Amino acid sequence: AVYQQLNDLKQEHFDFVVVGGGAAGAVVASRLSEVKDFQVLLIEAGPSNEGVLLSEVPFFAFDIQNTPYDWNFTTTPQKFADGRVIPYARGHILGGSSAINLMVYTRGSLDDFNRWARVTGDSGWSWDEMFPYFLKNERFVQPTDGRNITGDFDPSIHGYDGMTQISVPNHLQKLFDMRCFEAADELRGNFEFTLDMNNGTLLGTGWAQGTNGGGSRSSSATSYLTREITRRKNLHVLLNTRVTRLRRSEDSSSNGPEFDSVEAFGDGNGSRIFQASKEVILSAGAIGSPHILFHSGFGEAQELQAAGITPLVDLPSLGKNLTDHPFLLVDFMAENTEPNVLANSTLLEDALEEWKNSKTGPLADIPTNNLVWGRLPSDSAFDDPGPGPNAPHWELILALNLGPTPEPHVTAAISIVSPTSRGTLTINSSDPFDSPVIDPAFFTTAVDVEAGRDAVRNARKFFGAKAWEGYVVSEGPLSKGAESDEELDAFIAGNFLTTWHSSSTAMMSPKGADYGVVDPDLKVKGIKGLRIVDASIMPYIINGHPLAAVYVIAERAADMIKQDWTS
Ligand SMILES: Cc1cc2nc3c(=O)[nH]c(=O)nc-3n(C[C@H](O)[C@H](O)[C@H](O)COP(=O)(O)OP(=O)(O)OC[C@H]3O[C@@H](n4cnc5c(N)ncnc54)[C@H](O)[C@@H]3O)c2cc1C
Repeated sequence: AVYQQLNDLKQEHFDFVVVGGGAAGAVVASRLSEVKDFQVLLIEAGPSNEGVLLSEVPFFAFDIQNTPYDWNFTTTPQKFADGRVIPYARGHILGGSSAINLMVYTRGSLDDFNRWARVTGDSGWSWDEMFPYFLKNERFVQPTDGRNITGDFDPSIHGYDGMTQISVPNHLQKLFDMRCFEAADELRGNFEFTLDMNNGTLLGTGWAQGTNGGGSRSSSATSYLTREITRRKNLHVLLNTRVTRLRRSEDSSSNGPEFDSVEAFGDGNGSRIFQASKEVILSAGAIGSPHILFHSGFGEAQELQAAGITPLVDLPSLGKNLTDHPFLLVDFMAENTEPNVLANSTLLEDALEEWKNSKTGPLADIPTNNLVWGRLPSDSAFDDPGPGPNAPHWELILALNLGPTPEPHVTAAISIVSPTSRGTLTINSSDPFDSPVIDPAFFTTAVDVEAGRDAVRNARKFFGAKAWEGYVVSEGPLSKGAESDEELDAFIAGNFLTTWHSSSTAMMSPKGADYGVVDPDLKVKGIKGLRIVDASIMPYIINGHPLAAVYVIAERAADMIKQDWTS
């Protein structure tokens, strides 16, 4: 059942308590409740996703930020940006960030997963062993415009019976999309056409695939927590309830979890304690999970004491390895005939009407149809910052009329996907309702800055191709004229944002290692009955959009947990 408020739920004891109903938590709770004997509680801080138009309509993806469905965090002043503070969205809704994100579906490269296997000593994290989980997660569907998509993707590598709906664009921007592929054919090299960027080699130019199906967003809530699933008698989904701390078991001799209780606060209606007899699973995300652990006494003793918290579990790596992809918009003014729906209220009304009637038209689409993935030149002075030759260093998310600028324009939204900068997540108060301190430390290594420059130069090369003659007119005013390294650095520093891909704050390391937060089976080191299952456990960030990786982490975790408790 789904409970809207803390006191609607009467039961207090469960086999599993899953904290955070985001991308990973929804998967874990859904899969564990397939075992009828397991009593599963899923606690989510945010409200239901049902009927939230800003989440359902793919093209409104940017508009849901800065609403109550977003935690509305900000970063610390960023050094490379001369102290600028960056808004840092995270989903605060059932489905978590999968219900507010931009829906670009990329699995990452085979090198990403093989590096995970290498650095954790667990071959189960390798590309080959994780591949079946991609298929288990995925339900590839046809786009709603009914066109023939032969040649737009590789049907042999997709899943058709899974949970999350994936599709290629639902609505073509004919003049724009065509030129993207003409430019790719003309330029080759980094821009070479790729039939399917989800085949393990994430390089070149191709059609974007999105976590949307039938013209609507497919989040972990719409796919793993359908009404049919939440009707299960053994699955309890508690909304609008924030977990503040884990509590140590009062019975240390018991066979149950060492931290067997969670303290939860409802929206304005008090607090309750819920208990797990088998495991507590933290899935509150790369920001939320460490935040709860700090307030429960996990972390580096001195840091905890400085915040007024009594240290209980020495875990110096917690929050230390925060990794994210910096983001930068490079605009080019264009003469095009395709309408800017978001900038014109009449067009927007018509488009919304069309979407409501048939789930077709521009609003059925995610904000990009085409992506380019490239690498630093092979003679670059820097060592490869990524996991191997199949992984990109930067991405150009190609978009038409992105954002509300009324003048026709095209955008290369750059994401630096192989960052070597490492930030921190910490706390500076003992009040769990205070926001954590988020410092992604963007662009604090020379190679990340070089990747930024290289991406801007490649964005210019792309939109400078002959294919854009008569369409792209000039570079936008913010980046125009920035040619030297120093000028480019000033443009980047003044304008970069986040791609919202925070990860690695509770990284996996080999069993027995004296660093890291969880073992390869995702159990918190040295603690019985506590796992972390979300983006925080990635030892390295995926060199692509991370949601698909989070889904397969959660699918594998659910299998591992089931196996531990049913065999
Ligand atoms: C704006 C935005 C755009 C993005 N675009 C893309 C994209 O296009 N493609 C892609 O692949 N990835 C994208 N991502 C990243 C992707 O969505 C995340 O990597 C993924 O959702 C992380 O999954 P998670 O389970 O770790 O955390 P989340 O999905 O964030 O889930 C965490 C959940 O825990 C809940 N929670 C947190 N703290 C508590 C607490 N104390 N008590 C109870 N509940 C709590 C949160 O409310 C949330 O529901 C984007 C993210 C954002 C925010």
